[in-house]
Amino acid sequence: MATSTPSSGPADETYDVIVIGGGPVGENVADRAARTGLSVVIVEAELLGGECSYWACMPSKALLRPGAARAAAAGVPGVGATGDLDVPAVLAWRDSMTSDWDDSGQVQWVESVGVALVRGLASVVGPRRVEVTAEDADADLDGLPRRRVLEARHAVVAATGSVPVLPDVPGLADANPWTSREATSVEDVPASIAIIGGGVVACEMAFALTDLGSRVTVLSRGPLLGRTEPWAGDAVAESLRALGVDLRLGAGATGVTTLPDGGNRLELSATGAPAGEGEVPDLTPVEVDRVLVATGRAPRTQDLGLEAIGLTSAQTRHGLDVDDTLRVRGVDGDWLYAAGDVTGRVATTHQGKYQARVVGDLIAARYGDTGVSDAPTAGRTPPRPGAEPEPWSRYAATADHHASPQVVFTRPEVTAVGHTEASARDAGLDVRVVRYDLANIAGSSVRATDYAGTAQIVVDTARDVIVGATFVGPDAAEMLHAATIAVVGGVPLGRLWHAVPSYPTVSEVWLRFLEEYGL
Ligand SMILES: Cc1cc2nc3c(=O)[nH]c(=O)nc-3n(C[C@H](O)[C@H](O)[C@H](O)COP(=O)(O)OP(=O)(O)OC[C@H]3O[C@@H](n4cnc5c(N)ncnc54)[C@H](O)[C@@H]3O)c2cc1C
Ligand SMILES: NC(=O)c1ccc[n+]([C@@H]2O[C@H](COP(=O)([O-])OP(=O)(O)OC[C@H]3O[C@@H](n4cnc5c(N)ncnc54)[C@H](O)[C@@H]3O)[C@@H](O)[C@H]2O)c1
Repeated sequence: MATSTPSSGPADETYDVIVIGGGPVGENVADRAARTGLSVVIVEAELLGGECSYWACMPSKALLRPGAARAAAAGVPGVGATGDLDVPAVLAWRDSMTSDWDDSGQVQWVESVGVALVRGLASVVGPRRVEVTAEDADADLDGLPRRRVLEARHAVVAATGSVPVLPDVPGLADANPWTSREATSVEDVPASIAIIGGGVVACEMAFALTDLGSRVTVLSRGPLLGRTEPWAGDAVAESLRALGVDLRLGAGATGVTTLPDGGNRLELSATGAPAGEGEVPDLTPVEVDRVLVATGRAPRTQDLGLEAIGLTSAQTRHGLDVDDTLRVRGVDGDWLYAAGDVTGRVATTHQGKYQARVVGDLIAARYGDTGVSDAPTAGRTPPRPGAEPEPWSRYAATADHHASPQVVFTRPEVTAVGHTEASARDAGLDVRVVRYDLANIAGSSVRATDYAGTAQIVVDTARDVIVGATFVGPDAAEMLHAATIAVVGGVPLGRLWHAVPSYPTVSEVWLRFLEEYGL
């Protein structure tokens, strides 16, 4: 056991690679890095599988799917899907999606890929050195000390995710507000709830909680889904209002009072952002049983102790600043990497896992035995430490900048990849936008009598390639990947002409795009 200070002296255990955080991103880093025979350990403070498995992607999608399925069936004559959801059955399905918040299945998987697991909170105490503290007396420490120092021969990868941000509203903290954790793990559905925020979590949870029977008020300081095309957010706003959600656009909470019955009263003021065409924000105070805060997430850097290696909080507050090989900038030597939400680059599971493949493979190729026959890195040369990788190299997270897809599981689904029209113009591109009403496509008319949706491509006219696409409509989630391939591949429109969409599918919009463009 180590007897000297954590930053020097012998370590309790040594591995080739230490991964801090066992969310989807950390798990993928570890899996890839271990494929060339490196010894890899994951340090996890809570449940192996991270936020995504237990309090984010999986439970939220389980809560959203029944309402989406009911709405889809309602548009098909003869199905007759109406009425309330079976709430206990929905919650039971959600519970099964989270394995009842039990990570033993993930532990088995980690063991099966030859990765070690240490439970506890990790902080960096020096170059390649990590101290792990087990705060929970029940933590499975296998008889090991509650504080242990791990050393990495080659690399430490931070994959610690993100935490919700609470706005500084008087009385809000005392109101014991929900964050996405409590919302996605809801057991007793509140009769009424106010959601502060108009982003992805707020919109998805507004549908889920309405479906479960809550009376929902959404307080959004600006338009909904502000990072997507404005017309996409407008479609979601219209749909929420049609469901009976009290949507207050351009309204912010200025104070929260806890009422004698345990409920909350929220005072509102205008934020100055437009509430909608010709609308003034409704600033009538709101009284609800619960408040859900959905005002964004911040990279989880605060426990990492990065001051020990000379990084200031100003350098880490907005995330660990990484280059395209995911190496943390501002750190001496070539040993600290980061991936996923903690980088502040893109906060989605799939993009974090893409980063994990980049950094995991880089480490595997640099330090492992690339002669291992099934190593994904066999025969591939990684860039030298400090050197810039080629764009689109296996060892560069290039797509983060140009082609990051996202699906928002609202009704309608809002899906997008690459540039919006505004961001493309801001980037100095000459673009032409083609937008098409999906209701005019034969494939949509046979899907549902009430199919409504819009799709758009943003074309860089200098190269005749698509640099961004947005699909809004039922099941748009499954249409996005074709656009992602077109954007990443830089496929010229003339070549796309030969990619013939099947009849009668909603994907025939690809033909309409090209016809509208003039092909
Ligand atoms: C409500 C909600 C719904 C979402 N839905 C989707 C979706 O449908 N699709 C999608 O792509 N994305 C979705 N996201 C985003 C997605 O959850 C994140 O992008 C993803 O979880 C990031 O993965 P990660 O591994 O970087 O971090 P996390 O999943 O947060 O995992 C980080 C892990 O690190 C551990 N950890 C942190 N600090 C330490 C430390 N110092 N020592 C040891 N362990 C530590 C944590 O306990 C955690 O297990 C959603 C997010 C929310 C909030
Ligand atoms: N389906 C998915 O892919 C999915 C689902 C949920 C969450 N996520 C990810 O999780 C992350 C967090 O989601 P989120 O919705 O919390 O963040 P977000 O950044 O999407 O939205 C934050 C919202 O809060 C508002 N806001 C910020 N500060 C505020 C303040 N002080 N007062 C009032 N309003 C304020 C913003 O205007 C915005 O509407 C996102 O980056 C998203 O990518 C992804």
